[in-house]
Amino acid sequence: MSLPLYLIGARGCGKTTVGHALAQALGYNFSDTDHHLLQATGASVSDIVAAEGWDGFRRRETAALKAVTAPSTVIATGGGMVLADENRQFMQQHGRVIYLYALPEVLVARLDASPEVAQRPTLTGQPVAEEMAEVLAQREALYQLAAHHQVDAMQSPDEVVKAILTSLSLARAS
Ligand SMILES: Nc1ncnc2c1ncn2[C@@H]1O[C@H](COP(=O)(O)OP(=O)(O)OP(=O)(O)O)[C@@H](O)[C@H]1O
Ligand SMILES: O=C(O)C1=C[C@@H](O)[C@@H](O)[C@H](O)C1
Ligand SMILES: [Mg+2]
Repeated sequence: MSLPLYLIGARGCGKTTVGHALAQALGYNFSDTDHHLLQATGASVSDIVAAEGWDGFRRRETAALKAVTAPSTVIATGGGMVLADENRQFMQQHGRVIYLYALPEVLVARLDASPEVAQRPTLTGQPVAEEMAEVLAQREALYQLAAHHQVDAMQSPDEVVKAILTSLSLARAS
């Protein structure tokens, strides 16, 4: 059986979109921690945050990460999964971690086109562009710290999948 593949990165980098396509390309299962929480609780991210605050959401997110971890599975994580040391260590120890990197202006354009506010409630109360700058300043180093591989996510989803497969096979060959 093959190790799980964890996709990490900021809101809008394509973890869910690319994760589906990567799982298809590999014949793996696909899981998404945000979707898992929605299915398990019947509540959106907004609902959970309104009821339990971001601390409550983050606790549930850690449990979701463990629940969906399985062999031969591509796992799209939430954008804030790397905030907890526990989550970073868990992903590093249980599988391969792939950071989908994109410039803030690309991320903001994607989020403006598809805001999905129930699943992406504001983190800071600021407009999306300001929020993205602040969040990336806080998280960029954590994404890099957690990742075994970093891939340019500003290409088409199919090209991102190819880049991930190349990076994984290069790592296997070395
Ligand atoms: N490589 C890409 N090229 C163009 N558009 C993309 C690409 N990847 C994702 N998108 C678009 O960007 C939006 C956000 O993508 P997606 O939901 O996959 O991001 P995410 O990383 O899972 O975000 P979140 O952290 O909020 O779950 C979607 O509308 C999707 O169609
Ligand atoms: O970047 C974040 O902190 C988040 C990203 C989304 O995937 C969701 O997990 C939630 O909206 C929080
Ligand atoms: Mg997603």
